[in-house]
Amino acid sequence: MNEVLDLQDVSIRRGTTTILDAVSWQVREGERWVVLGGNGAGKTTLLQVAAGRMHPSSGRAHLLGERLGRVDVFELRPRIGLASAALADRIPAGETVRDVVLTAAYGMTGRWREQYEELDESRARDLMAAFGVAGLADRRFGTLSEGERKRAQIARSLMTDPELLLLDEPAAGLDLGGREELLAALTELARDPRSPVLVLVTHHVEEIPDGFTHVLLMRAGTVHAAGPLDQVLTPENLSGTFGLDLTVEHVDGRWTARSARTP
Ligand SMILES: Nc1ncnc2c1ncn2[C@@H]1O[C@H](COP(=O)(O)OP(=O)(O)OP(=O)(O)O)[C@@H](O)[C@H]1O
Repeated sequence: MNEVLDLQDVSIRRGTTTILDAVSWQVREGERWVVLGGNGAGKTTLLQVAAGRMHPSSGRAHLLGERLGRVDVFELRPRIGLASAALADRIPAGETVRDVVLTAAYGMTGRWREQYEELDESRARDLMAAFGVAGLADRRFGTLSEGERKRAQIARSLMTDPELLLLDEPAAGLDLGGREELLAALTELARDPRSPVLVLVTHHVEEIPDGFTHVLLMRAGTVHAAGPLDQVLTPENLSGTFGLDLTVEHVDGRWTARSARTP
């Protein structure tokens, strides 16, 4: 299977509002995508479709080769990891970090859990180590800092060994140190050929981890531009996306953008 995500003219309407307007987007194996756009551009809604949690009002969506609407989404969802603020809010504050990560496997392993228990625990340990939360395994989720919480949540979303990982604004609310730590972990994930296909939603080009390959620029529910980062993330395209005259720089693997009118 080559196409991991294939959306053709996908629209989402609620009442008289069109939230996504004829979005076409293809994501292939090995790719790492950033979805960029201003507030209300439709990024989270697009991720909900990509996660199999929202069905198009019109158009066609194939996820991992399966047509949304014709596949049992409960079989599809364990194959797609999702980390978002909305999901983090549903994690009980009293749960230990170890259990936050480990319990993600239970949905997948179900009644075979006993058989896989040691395997699950060793995978959870590896993921906690990879995301720098191994030392916090016995801490309650509710006592973690925002950055620690984000990293624990990403470890959890990888627990089912998904083929596609969707990250909705993982760096939102982090301080500079927290953001840099998260970016380092995501850079490692992006560079590892064993990693799932990655899609990361953000408002800021500064939050694009090195190793990401493609960008989808969204504006007002539509695709403004999409393709390889170095071809598509131009001052012209970014200015059109945000409706603001912007300059863009790419130095030592990091992107920055600022108003072209800054003296
Ligand atoms: N159920 C709904 N009914 C009506 N409008 C909705 C509904 N859900 C979302 N919207 C609107 O659709 C637009 C896109 O929302 P979405 O959350 O996808 O945007 P976003 O790009 O993720 O925004 P942000 O960056 O601010 O998080 C917003 O204007 C939002 O108010």
